[in-house]
Amino acid sequence: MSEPRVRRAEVAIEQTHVDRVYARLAELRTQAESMRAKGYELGHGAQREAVFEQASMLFERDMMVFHANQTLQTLDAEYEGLVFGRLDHVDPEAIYVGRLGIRDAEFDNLVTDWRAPAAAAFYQATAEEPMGVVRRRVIRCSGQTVLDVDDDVLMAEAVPEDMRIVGEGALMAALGRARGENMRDIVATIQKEQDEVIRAPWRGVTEITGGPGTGKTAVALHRAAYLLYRHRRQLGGAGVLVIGPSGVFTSYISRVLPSMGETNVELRALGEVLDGIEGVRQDTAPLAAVKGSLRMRKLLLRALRDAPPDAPAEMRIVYRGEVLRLHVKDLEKVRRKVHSAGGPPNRSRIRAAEALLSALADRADEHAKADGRSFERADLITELGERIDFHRFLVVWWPVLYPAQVLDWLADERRLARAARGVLNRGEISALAASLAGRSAGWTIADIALLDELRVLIGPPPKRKRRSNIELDAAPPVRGTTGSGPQRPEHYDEYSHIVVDESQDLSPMQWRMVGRRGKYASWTVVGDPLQSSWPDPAEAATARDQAFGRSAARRRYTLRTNYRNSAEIFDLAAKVVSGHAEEGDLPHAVRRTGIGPDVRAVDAAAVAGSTQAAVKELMDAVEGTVGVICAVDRVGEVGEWLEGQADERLKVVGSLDSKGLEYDAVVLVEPADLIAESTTGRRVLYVALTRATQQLTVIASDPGWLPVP
Ligand SMILES: Nc1ncnc2c1ncn2[C@@H]1O[C@H](COP(=O)(O)OP(=O)(O)OP(=O)(O)O)[C@@H](O)[C@H]1O
Repeated sequence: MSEPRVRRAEVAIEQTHVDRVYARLAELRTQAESMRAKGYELGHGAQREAVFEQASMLFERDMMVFHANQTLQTLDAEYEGLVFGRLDHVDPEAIYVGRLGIRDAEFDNLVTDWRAPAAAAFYQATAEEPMGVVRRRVIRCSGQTVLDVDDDVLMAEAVPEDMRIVGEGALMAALGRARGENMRDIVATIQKEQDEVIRAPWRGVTEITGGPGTGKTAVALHRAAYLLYRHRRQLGGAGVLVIGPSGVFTSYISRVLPSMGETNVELRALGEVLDGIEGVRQDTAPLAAVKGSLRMRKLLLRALRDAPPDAPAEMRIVYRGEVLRLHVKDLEKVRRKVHSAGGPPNRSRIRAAEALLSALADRADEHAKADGRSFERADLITELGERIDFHRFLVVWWPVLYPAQVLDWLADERRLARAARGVLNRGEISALAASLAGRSAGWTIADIALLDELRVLIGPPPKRKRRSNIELDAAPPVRGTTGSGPQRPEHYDEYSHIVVDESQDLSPMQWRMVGRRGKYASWTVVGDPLQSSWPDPAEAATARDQAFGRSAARRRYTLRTNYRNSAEIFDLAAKVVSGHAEEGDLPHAVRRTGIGPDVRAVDAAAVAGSTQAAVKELMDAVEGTVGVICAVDRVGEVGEWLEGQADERLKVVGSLDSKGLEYDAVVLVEPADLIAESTTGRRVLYVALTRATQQLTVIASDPGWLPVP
């Protein structure tokens, strides 16, 4: 038979199996629906029974409905290619591998879940170690239709006469395909080095490093799905949290887990980790470096020990006809004394009242001594402690604090300077005060870690006063989860597993915030030091180690193959960081397209026009997405240049927001700007240059970005 006829015949064979799978899926769905209906019936019956029976029947009903709903949720997920692989063994049994395990009515396997031990050989078998696999087949489907198959022969000597082998290169085909708005899962083509990381033990800290495009994010997400499948009892209830650098990023990866049937993982951007508030803006790099540094802890602690801006400067109260006064110095002394006990201010309100009463008693005692009278301290304390005017004073002198309010106070440069003495320099103080004063534009991503630190330093507000724990009158933003996961209490800190992506960029303050969410967690931490935009890696490493806790077992994996960029594009990116990278830091790009990056030197006045022209060319040249990447503070301007070319496939992003994303084609505008805005030199430019899968055009009026060879 000719190659196309063999292929068609093999596709038809697989179609027969895929049809059986979908028929069975429909049966299972009907069964689950009828179980749910029965559960509800049981509930109605229970309402007519005695109370005791009613309770147990209601419980049974809830369990039935819960299980039926869970099953339906799994069965209803929109699986793109439910069945994607087949393994033919020497024995000569064959198994099908898919996103979900499905058995027929006789309980025989129709599809084995990709995470089950029986499916491991699909990813781990090689020609050197075939694990009993003769042929590994990748099956590509669209909906319920088989489009193509692609085989690997692992034991050539064991191929039986009637076994037909088709095509080669499922991985290359997958990599060459156009990208959409969302990241896709890679279950059908996970590579051996990646599979080892996905299936690594769940306890302790698993670090995944590797250059751009090596699949770190993809691997981390597949690992989350794998861990939940294999260890649902230990990990499922307490929950799994995935943290990414930005909302654009979490939205980009949001489809990956549901496409594998995993709907209960919580996704949060760094600006969304704190409940009740959201940071979306980027600070300039120098300001982010200030806000993220551990120096801010000291500053914040001092800030909340300062008197509130509208606290009264003097206390005056009448006791048994005599005026008792506490002057500004006395009040400061009392405040210092209460803070020196070390409790969070919101938990020190009673101590503050006692200290004030004690100072008033001292004053009354002085007066009594001067007049030669006797004086009972206990009487004064009881009497004044119950007086409304005393409490009126207390609530303004020692008010309930909210994190946002304390940070707002620091927009006053003089107050900030008091808190920052010996901690920040004058330039840093002015820049920070100006940034906080401009917060009507919204909180920045770096502010969120400061608010979380303050939340802990201040302590929770008393229950009856609680509206939002963070900011008065703040409406909690809607969070990105991959499904209808359980509702967790505010500031939940007991996740069983936390995945941190782009971890090289977390500031020490952000590590503290993230660490608080995983007091008992195991971790998967993904990063590439060479893509870091954080200026003090040593400080961040210390904070990171504290977040993990000391006893945690560590394992580290390095991925070395770049699956995203064509080799031509990656060569250019590698040149840009050549002076910064160690030999072996740079991954190897596996795909050549024959299309080199297009670097255009233009006059400054021609940058806008050249960008428009490049965008038009690339929109015509590729099927999928086109990203225009520029310096953070030029996003608005570049967006305006492209208003006339608006299209769903076209996105304009700032350099920092491009982290973790990818496009079929990229137009990089003024690379020298990206170096100038960064505190880490060429690293952010390296990130931007490694976002394209197929074509890259660079528009530059300043040639300084390319190192001289
Ligand atoms: N085994 C694979 N099969 C198919 N595609 C893959 C495979 N591994 C990675 N990819 C693809 O390569 C691209 C890069 O993957 P990913 O974004 O996970 O890399 P990364 O290491 O996190 O990159 P960066 O550090 O640059 O953000 C994605 O399109 C991903 O789907």
